Amino acid sequence: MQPSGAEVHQRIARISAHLYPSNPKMGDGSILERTNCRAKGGAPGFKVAILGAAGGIGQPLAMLMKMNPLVSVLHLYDVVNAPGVTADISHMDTGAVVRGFLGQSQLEGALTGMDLVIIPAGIPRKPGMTRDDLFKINAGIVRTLCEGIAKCCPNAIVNLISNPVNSTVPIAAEVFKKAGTYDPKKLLGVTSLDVVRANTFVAEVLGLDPREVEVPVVGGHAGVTILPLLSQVKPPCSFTQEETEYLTKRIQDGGTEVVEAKKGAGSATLSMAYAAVKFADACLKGLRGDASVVACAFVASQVTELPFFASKVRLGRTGAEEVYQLGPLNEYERIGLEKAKKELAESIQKGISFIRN
Ligand SMILES: NC(=O)c1ccc[n+]([C@@H]2O[C@H](COP(=O)([O-])OP(=O)(O)OC[C@H]3O[C@@H](n4cnc5c(N)ncnc54)[C@H](O)[C@@H]3O)[C@@H](O)[C@H]2O)c1
Ligand SMILES: O=C(O)C[C@H](O)C(=O)O
Repeated sequence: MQPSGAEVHQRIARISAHLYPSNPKMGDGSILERTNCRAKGGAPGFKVAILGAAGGIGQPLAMLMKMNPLVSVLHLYDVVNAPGVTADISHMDTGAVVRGFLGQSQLEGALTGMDLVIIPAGIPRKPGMTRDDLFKINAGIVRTLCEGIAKCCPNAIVNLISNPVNSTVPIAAEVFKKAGTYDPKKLLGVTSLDVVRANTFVAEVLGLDPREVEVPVVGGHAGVTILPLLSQVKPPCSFTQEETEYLTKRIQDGGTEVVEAKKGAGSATLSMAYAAVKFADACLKGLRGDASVVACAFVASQVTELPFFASKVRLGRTGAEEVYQLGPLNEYERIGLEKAKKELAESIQKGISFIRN
């Protein structure tokens, strides 16, 4: 039997109220809403939330995720300007339905039902600062957001971008442990910008197209903890000592290069959004069940004696299903690894202590 006009109207109002939970004007079944509902109806795909979506990374990240055909629903959460960014992005004629969420009271709505949560919330560096200088403010932000994840979408994959990643990932792990929801395979610190930079800078030296180059970058995401394995570059190649030193330093200082060029206006945002989308797309392909999806990430690890370490991981239906060993390192890389581990150990402990003490 065909539904009556009144039933159809009620149904539309119900769906609209769900699509626009933060907009009290929506949900009345108006013509505008009916058009929106029809145009945006139910593409298959994953539900993704971006926390910090109105920021320098968040906005281009939201735009690129709205273009990703694997995404059916995109939730944009921030403590400022989320409705504006949502309205803007929602006009893009791609499949994902976009919903905006503003402020702590709407965090639950933003997170409920999500498959993947990407977190670029927090303050960025200014010239002269280290990533660790961001700890004081960003540690608390990450704690609050992860408490929300533990409560509302404990099975979601989490891509953590907020710095200092070497400490914020251990913070997130401790929050999830406390809540009894910790699954180490699902918590991934995003280090893909280091790989993107390494591919670009190595390609420049080799005179190749960066799309043909693959550089594993391991360790962590700050200064000497960023360890490019130039002996394992694909396609196979060799570097002089001078090239090795130049490339290692440029990759380790890539973030600082952007911070200084921006002269106080923040850190990498556009290249980060690109790198975050590359990584999120790999996570979604893993969730979909694609075979052999491999990327570098900062994860719970037994590759070294440290509890967290960045290396290549295989992404599958349950997250980082396999964490790969580092493979053979040359003497230069072995020395770099020792330096990286020393700094990493302190940053990891600082994150753990923030929650435990
Ligand atoms: N992992 C990496 O490779 C990498 C690369 C670049 C930047 N970062 C880090 O990403 C973070 C964001 O950088 P950005 O340039 O986008 O900064 P930004 O200041 O432009 O944006 C941050 C956004 O987070 C929001 N925010 C603050 N507190 C929040 C909260 N409690 N809940 C939700 N949102 C909140 C702000 O309102 C803002 O919109 C920084 O910590 C930066 O260091 C990491
Ligand atoms: O350098 C920063 O502070 C931001 C980010 O970690 C980067 O590597 O660009």
